[in-house]
Amino acid sequence: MNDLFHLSGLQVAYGARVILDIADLHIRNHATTAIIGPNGAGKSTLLKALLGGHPCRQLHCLGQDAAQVLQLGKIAWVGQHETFATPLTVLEYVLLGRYPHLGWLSRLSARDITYAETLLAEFELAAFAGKRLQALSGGEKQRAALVRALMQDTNILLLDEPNNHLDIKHQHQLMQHLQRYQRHKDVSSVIVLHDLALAANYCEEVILLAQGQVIAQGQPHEVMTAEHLLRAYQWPITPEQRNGAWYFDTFQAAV
Ligand SMILES: Nc1ncnc2c1ncn2[C@@H]1O[C@H](COP(=O)(O)OP(=O)(O)OP(=O)(O)O)[C@@H](O)[C@H]1O
Repeated sequence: MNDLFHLSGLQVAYGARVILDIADLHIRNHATTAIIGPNGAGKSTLLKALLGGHPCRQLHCLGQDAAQVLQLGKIAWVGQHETFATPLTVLEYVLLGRYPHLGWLSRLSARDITYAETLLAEFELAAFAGKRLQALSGGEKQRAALVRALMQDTNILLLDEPNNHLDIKHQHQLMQHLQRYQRHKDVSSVIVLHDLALAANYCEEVILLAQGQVIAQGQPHEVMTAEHLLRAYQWPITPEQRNGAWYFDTFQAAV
């Protein structure tokens, strides 16, 4: 199965303003896909549409009706504006990720708790396990939300700007985790990103959106050209490859 998602006939409008118009979109399975584009391009709206939040003609996930796949708890996601107003401890909060797999009367197992502790350690949150979620910094909360999503133990992750509030080290660590999950556990992710270098260096596939349209889709070198980026961002951006890594020069002398 090559398509993680296949969506067609998506048009989202608020009043007379169409903010997303996509006739047909295939998102690859067994890959990490970045959705990039300027503010207001429709990135979060597209992610929400993949979660069934906007009507479209067809929405399939791994060849099945995506609503059913979502209902079975097989799609984990972290939104751009997660609510952290809960009295739960960090451990209790991340364990919420197990609930889609629990029956009415079943309880969390010792294995669930060990798994939570392992992931908290991986994301450098072990020392916070017993602390109230609200006592965490913005970046720590963001990492806790990611652990909660990973606790769902699915092969499909949708993340809206997961690097919000994360410092440089944690941004790279997160992308490396996702790369490892993809390679070793076959977890496919669709991630809204603003950082072009993270998208180019860690994602196999990129979707570039602007003004509600897909400007380009494919491998980073095919999509993130100076011409496409200028068209989307209305700002000169020069991609460069050095020592096997992508860099994006975005400086422009002030006039
Ligand atoms: N509920 C709403 N009512 C009216 N307009 C909306 C609503 N939700 C989103 N929009 C508009 O739709 C457009 C796309 O929004 P969206 O959040 O998908 O953009 P985005 O690409 O994720 O932007 P950003 O990078 O700023 O997060 C924006 O111009 C936004 O103002």
